[in-house]
Amino acid sequence: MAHMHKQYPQLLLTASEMGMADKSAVVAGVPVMDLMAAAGKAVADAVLERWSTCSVLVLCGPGNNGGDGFVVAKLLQAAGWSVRLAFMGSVEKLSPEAACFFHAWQGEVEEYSVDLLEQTDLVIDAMFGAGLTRSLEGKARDMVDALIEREIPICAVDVPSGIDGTTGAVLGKVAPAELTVTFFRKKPGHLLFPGRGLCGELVVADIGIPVTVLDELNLQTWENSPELWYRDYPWPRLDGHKFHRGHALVFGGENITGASRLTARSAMRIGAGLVTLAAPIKAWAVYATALTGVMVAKLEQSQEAEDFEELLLDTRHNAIAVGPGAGLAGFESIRTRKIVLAALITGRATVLDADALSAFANDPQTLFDAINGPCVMTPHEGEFARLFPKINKSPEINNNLADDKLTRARLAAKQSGAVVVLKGADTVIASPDGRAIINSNAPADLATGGSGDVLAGFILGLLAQGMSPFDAAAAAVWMHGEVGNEVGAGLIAEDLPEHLPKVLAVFKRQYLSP
Ligand SMILES: NC(=O)C1=CN([C@@H]2O[C@H](COP(=O)(O)OP(=O)(O)OC[C@H]3O[C@@H](n4cnc5c(N)ncnc54)[C@H](OP(=O)(O)O)[C@@H]3O)[C@@H](O)[C@H]2O)[C@H](O)CC1
Ligand SMILES: [K+]
Repeated sequence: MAHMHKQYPQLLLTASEMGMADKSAVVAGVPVMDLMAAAGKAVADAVLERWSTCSVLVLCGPGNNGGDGFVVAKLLQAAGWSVRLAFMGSVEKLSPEAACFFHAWQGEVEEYSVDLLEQTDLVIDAMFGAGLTRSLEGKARDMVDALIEREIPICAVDVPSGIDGTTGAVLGKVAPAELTVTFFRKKPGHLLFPGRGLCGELVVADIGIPVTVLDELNLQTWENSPELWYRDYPWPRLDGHKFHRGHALVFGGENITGASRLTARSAMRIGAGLVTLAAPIKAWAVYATALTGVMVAKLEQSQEAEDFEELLLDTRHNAIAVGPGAGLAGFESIRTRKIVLAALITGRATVLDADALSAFANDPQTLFDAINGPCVMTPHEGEFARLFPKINKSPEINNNLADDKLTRARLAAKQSGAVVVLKGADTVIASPDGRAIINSNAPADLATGGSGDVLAGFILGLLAQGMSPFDAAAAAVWMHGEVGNEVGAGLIAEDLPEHLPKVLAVFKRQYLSP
């Protein structure tokens, strides 16, 4: 993914990075006045495209977000709309640019009052944007509470007021917007919940910031897209054969056999050349009858870990998955730990999910110390909290004391040395080197049993075919979301691998056409 930093469109900027981009734009000769005028115009254009003439109330805050609002008010008025403007702040404290557009507004400037919401059909939320530093209070709080209660349509400038653009956290209740117009690039807060769920339709407007400013910023966060990794996607070669596509090895427990079967099948579906599922002799027949393309190896009773190590002596097993259905009860937990450590000591590509993570809840450092090769961990929030109990108290966590999923995932990747896939509706994929990708295509239908087992299998299959752990995790999470969309409502985990061929066909047409 060396070329990744050139993937401009998918880059995400934090509030401070956005501020640096603004400054670089000014140095590059684009005055803030032009940026603010362009920002306001982008909002007005987006509104004019979506709403017919109506009575609009523009709520302007004390900073440049408010400045954008002054521009919007003047443009909507010029388009023949009945526009009222309320301003909360002092003109003296406005930036020169905002003050200029304040004075350009010829209409009345009113005080914030919820009475203004009577006869209002649409509100432009230009109260707070990138400069939000604390929860809303006073008149802004009252106004937002009234907006929530009356469900008046809102177009938010940059972000709905109350959302931290860098983390997606909400500082107090936020009025959901129908439309949010942001500038230059999306921010993480547009893609991370709860922020993501409050933006409505998101429009990214080009306001004239030269894309070269991105080179000056050491940006490390992207929205997931095949653009980031399709060049390294392991398409089968015409002259190749199944051994070129790796040999994945999955450990299966004796009780919940479905989980590891889903993982194994998913690894097959995404293209692993061979897949072996190693199962305790007691459950061997269950696996053997259920699986056809997947080979099933027997692990002798009470020496499963040793037999698993035997299998690992065959270096053709180049990618290993442990966790789904591995077992945690009594002896199983000790066995699961042994098997995880046996996999890691080989230094080969490993996916650790579910029980493989929880088995180390009491001593995560033992697990982290054993990670010395390509490794992907796929915790959900519960497993994450067990493995990384102290992370939420790290100084790096965003000072809003609200959830900062992006930083948590990054810290966990750095601490463990593994690529961490922190799962959720807004899955974050973080690499130990600091890079992070936020996934944005997953439908709610994916929240179903077995979905994680399938994801582990997709990652495993791509690792078996030689993808790097960060690429494999990003590609697998994206594919997982796409098959979720393909199947839609009524989705069960078994559907996911079976619908992957359709998703791969579309992906291939789009990204592999010569
Ligand atoms: N990025 C771009 O290319 C452009 C962005 N524009 C717009 O500029 C805003 C960011 O403007 P900024 O002035 O930095 O910040 P805000 O307008 O969001 O906030 C204004 C000030 O409000 C104070 N503040 C913060 N939180 C609260 C709160 N909860 N209650 C009351 N007041 C609050 C804070 O000042 P303090 O001194 O009080 O801390 C903020 O400075 C961006 O979002 C875009 O919309 C440019 O216009 C165009 C280019
Ligand atoms: K806003």
